[in-house]
Amino acid sequence: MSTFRFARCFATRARAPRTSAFAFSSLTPVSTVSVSLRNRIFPSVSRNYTAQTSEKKGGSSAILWIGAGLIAAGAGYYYFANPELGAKNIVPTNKEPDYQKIYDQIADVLEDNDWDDGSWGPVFVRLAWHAAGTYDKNTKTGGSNGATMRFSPESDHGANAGLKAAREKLESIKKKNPEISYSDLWSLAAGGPKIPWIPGRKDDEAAACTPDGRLPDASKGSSHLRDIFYRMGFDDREIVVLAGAHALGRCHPDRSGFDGPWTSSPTMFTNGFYQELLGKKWVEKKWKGPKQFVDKETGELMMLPADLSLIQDKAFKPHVEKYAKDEELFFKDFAAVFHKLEELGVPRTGDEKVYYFKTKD
Ligand code: HEM
Repeated sequence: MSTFRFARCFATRARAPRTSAFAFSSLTPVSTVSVSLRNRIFPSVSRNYTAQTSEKKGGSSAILWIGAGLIAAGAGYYYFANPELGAKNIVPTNKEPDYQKIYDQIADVLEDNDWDDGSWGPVFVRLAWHAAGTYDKNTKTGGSNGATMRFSPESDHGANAGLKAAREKLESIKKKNPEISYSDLWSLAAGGPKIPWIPGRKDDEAAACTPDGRLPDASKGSSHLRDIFYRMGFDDREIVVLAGAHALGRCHPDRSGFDGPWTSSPTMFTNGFYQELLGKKWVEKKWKGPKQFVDKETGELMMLPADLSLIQDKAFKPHVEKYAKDEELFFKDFAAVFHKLEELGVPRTGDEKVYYFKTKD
């Protein structure tokens, strides 16, 4: 049994050997897998995110990628939803990639004791989002197509700090599957079993790099968020839905300059971001770093100024309240809006095959 480096600010937990190759395979001892996963996954049971008090509860024992929570919200798995349709001639090789196989290979590299809270999942989600979030609906530039973050200057944009490691981590998958484009690979790496996914993104050249400043600035508030996300084609509700991804992962002083996780279970996809936002008292962190907020009680969780603007803004706040109360609704809406994000800038005919992946367990 190895030590689970859970989080800098949370208790160290014992980690059991993997029982499954999929992203959210349990890290708890095998005997407790079914119970803990059920409790964590099914909203109607006791899985829902529990905002932590100073008396810490277990936090996450499951590694996730974004669909892990979503899988729980509904019924069974769907696999190759439209097997009769083919994604024809959209990948520039003769070989049709086996996306389920690639999906499984990504699942196999997610868990890693030497990375953050034990999972590459959150940073893969951030990579896919930063690739897609450059989209400009007016000029139809940027977006999930292209994978231009491989090139300077986009790779050097401040917002993309720290994503080189995620891109490099996915290189081993690309090497094994040269037929998948980088842009499909990055998008697939954020995926989950309940998020519909369509292949066919094509990589572009360095000349297609988007200008700096298209991704949100965390130190700014709601009007900035609207400028950025309206440009991509999202509305207020969708902005709030997408921000719920901050249930996952953490900020790093050597990447964004900010520090800390938003929730006490940063490798699990939950509605915890909204619950923490509403449930805790947030005070400005006293430090030399950029302005951010920490929870008054423990100082261990954080919020960005942009996050807090979601409850300071009258139009955003009702959505935060709605998703804090109803995790199932959040999962359902998130799957749709994240799919929309992943489709930005990708030319489609409308008859592409839609994939829903099955997990290994
Ligand atoms: C609403 C505007 C947003 C702002 C201002 C923002 C800002 C940030 C910042 C500053 C970080 C910390 C990066 C680091 O230091 O490693 C971060 C991390 C993250 N963001 Fe966002 N973000 C936004 C929206 C989103 C969206 C739409 C998604 C996905 C749908 C997302 C997913 C993530 C994830 C998963 C992480 C954690 C990465 C890790 O643990 O390495 N964010 N975000």
